[in-house]
Amino acid sequence: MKKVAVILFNLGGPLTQADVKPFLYNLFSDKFIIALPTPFRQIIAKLISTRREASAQANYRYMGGGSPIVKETEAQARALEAHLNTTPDIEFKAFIGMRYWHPFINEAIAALEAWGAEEIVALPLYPQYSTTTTQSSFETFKKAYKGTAPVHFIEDYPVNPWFVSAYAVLIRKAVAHIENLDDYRLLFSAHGLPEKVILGGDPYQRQVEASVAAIMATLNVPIEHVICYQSRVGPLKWIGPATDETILETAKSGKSPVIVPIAFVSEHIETLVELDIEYKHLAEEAGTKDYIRVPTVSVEPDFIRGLAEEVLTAIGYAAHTEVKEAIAR
Ligand SMILES: C=CC1=C(C)c2cc3[nH]c(cc4nc(cc5[nH]c(cc1n2)c(C)c5CCC(=O)O)C(CCC(=O)O)=C4C)c(C)c3C=C
Ligand SMILES: [Fe+2]
Ligand SMILES: [Fe+2]
Repeated sequence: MKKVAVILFNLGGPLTQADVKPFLYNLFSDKFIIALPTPFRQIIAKLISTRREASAQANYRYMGGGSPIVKETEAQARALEAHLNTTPDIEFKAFIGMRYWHPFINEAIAALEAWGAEEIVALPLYPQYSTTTTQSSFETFKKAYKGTAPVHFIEDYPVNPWFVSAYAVLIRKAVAHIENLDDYRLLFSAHGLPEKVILGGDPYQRQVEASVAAIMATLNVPIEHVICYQSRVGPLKWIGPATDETILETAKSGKSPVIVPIAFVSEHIETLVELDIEYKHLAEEAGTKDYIRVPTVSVEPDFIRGLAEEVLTAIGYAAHTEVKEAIAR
């Protein structure tokens, strides 16, 4: 049996309160996040991580002190492995390579080498490609991997039909009890980026828009929708509209927001704290009648199947017939 390793790339997060500052330092010293030459970047990273430490620690305390991102990604890894291992003649194993905290990308490489991987699939848990996420992870991997196994890079999958249908399923479930959909608005919220990153050619925003268009086309529910961007950090101008402002505007117009996190595929600080606590509080202050947050696709069977199809396609193994039918439809 051929052994194929799948590395799931994600951002990572602090596991304990003591990890918060070094995690933030790693994030802000990434040249794909802060486009400044060394050593200025390290100086800035030191400053920002020191300044943000206490408030970020307080946010991570809402989730028991650290980020659930590793546990969530672990569940996705096991679900994907189980799905892939129904394929004859190939043994799959999924490894986790985080960009800014443990288990780091080099730890994933050591583990897959110890396992004896003969082929590697690089699978970012970012459906939409960005230089700040996917490219940063891939370059880190390329620098660290010294082995000879062929590597297949999955760049993005913003309109993968199973990813799209996973969201359609979750949205339909979240709005099923609503009597009058005219009183609600879908807010697709993606992590924002500095505008200059997009102007520099980053396809992220375009791909977020493609994901939303595909989900709306599949959803078949008569509800108004808008795209917005959350989690702005720092002094630069970021792409908009901002999620918090869009929530306020929605509440003030007498409608209630149904928030769909569209660029995150698992639960972590940006969904559990920013969306579920901070923005919910804002909406309530603005007098919202209701506030609904659709869960991330996490281990939704359709999503895991979508990831599996991406992996099988990347290694040249014929995709399941179902996916071909879905594409043809
Ligand atoms: C689509 C995914 C993401 C993009 C694009 C992205 C860009 C980006 N992020 C920051 C700054 C921070 N991000 C932080 C946490 C965080 N970011 C993502 C995803 C994307 N980031 C995830 C999944 C997480 C959560 C990790 C967790 O611990 O649960 C943080 C730390 C938390 C906080 O203080 O808000 C920062 C800071 C920038 C500057 C940026 C693009 C330039
Ligand atoms: Fe981020
Ligand atoms: Fe953020």
